[in-house]
Amino acid sequence: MIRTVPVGLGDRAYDVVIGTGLIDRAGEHVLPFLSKRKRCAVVTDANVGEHHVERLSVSLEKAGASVDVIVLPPGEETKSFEGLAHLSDQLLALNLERGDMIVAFGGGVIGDLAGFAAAIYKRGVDFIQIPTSLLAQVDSSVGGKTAIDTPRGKNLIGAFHQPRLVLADLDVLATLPARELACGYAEVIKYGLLGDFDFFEWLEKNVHAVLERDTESLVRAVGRSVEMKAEIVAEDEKEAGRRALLNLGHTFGHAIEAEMGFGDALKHGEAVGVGMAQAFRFSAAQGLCPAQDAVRAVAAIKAAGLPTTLAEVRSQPFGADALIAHMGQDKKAEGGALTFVLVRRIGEAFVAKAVDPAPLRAFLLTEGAAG
Ligand SMILES: NC(=O)c1ccc[n+]([C@@H]2O[C@H](COP(=O)([O-])OP(=O)(O)OC[C@H]3O[C@@H](n4cnc5c(N)ncnc54)[C@H](O)[C@@H]3O)[C@@H](O)[C@H]2O)c1
Ligand SMILES: O=C(O)C(=O)C[C@@H](O)[C@H](O)[C@H](O)COP(=O)(O)O
Ligand SMILES: [Zn+2]
Repeated sequence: MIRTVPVGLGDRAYDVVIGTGLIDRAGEHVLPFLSKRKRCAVVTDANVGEHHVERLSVSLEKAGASVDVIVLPPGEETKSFEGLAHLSDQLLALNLERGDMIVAFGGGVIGDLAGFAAAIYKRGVDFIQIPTSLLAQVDSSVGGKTAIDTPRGKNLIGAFHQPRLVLADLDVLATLPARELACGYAEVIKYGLLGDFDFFEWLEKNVHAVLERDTESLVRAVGRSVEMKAEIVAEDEKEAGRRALLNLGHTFGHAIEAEMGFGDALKHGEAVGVGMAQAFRFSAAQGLCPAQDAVRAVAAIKAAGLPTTLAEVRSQPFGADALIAHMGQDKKAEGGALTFVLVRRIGEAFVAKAVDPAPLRAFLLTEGAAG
């Protein structure tokens, strides 16, 4: 089974190929994008490397490519200035040239970091995304946002750099830990919550099938997510308007991640779970969305085992002002004012500019944050 979703970006257009058995046939798919000397550097992490990199290398080599593998430590800490310096040095040590290819083979951390390295290495080389986590298959491998974190916030240093191709092999999800699968589900349900009520209702009924990795359910969940992202990115590549909808739950979520210090205690998908629940509750508290929609949305996020409250993330309360200070670093902020993605109902998100910090602070106190 193979499904191809095109990302219509003119001279930077590319395909997202979704299916099974793709790693073993990666060589065929990647070959047309390699230059004459067919050289690629595969960037992965130790977990993905252990399970899958051998098969990928064999497939690329069978197609005539010469392959070097760079294995990085797993975890969000790798998506940092230190991680970027280390990866850049490894690429230089390989003498990778401008015409060579970087292959990002891993979850969102590897995709964001290797993609950013590709954007700046020798002023820019091509890269291909082979996402191996559910989160990376439905979200981070598509759309060209690449970045690293800094202690001051999430994804604050980065670039838009589109991949030449995305290959999402559903088979590799077999080795993904259950916690990581739930993190990916947070970004899947995000698409239903922000713009497709029917998809949301299907997810409500099929959450367990997706989390049990039923192939047909994964095909639908990944396919619809990628289709929605591709359509939005093609219309608004650099987030001048509608693309901000993909940030539902992220202004809240990124602030929590920054307060937690980007470790293993709270994963991005979990932060997005809490953030989307807060976006719904805040919208309801402001009279923008029916209260029963907020209850239903939160229940659907919880059904995947994701956290939906600050108290589930940390027993010591977060400071309301500290969270709001992090929100000030959000890339959607304009003229010093906060921008949020809020909701009118399930399936209809909108961009709210110049959000007043006073009701936001009051809301965070009702959420258990400290004053
Ligand atoms: N660029 C974007 O548009 C975008 C979108 C969403 C998220 N992100 C970023 O993505 C990151 C989160 O991505 P993630 O959730 O994939 O995290 P991750 O890359 O840390 O992967 C999660 C964990 O699963 C392991 N793993 C991945 N695939 C595996 C497999 N097939 N088998 C076994 N283990 C596997 C990894 O080693 C890691 O330990 C965050 O930094 C987030 O900011 C970016
Ligand atoms: O692709 C987008 O646009 C998104 O916002 C997708 C998000 O899920 C993702 O976490 C993204 O990295 C957040 O971007 P940022 O601009 O808020 O850092
Ligand atoms: Zn995200």
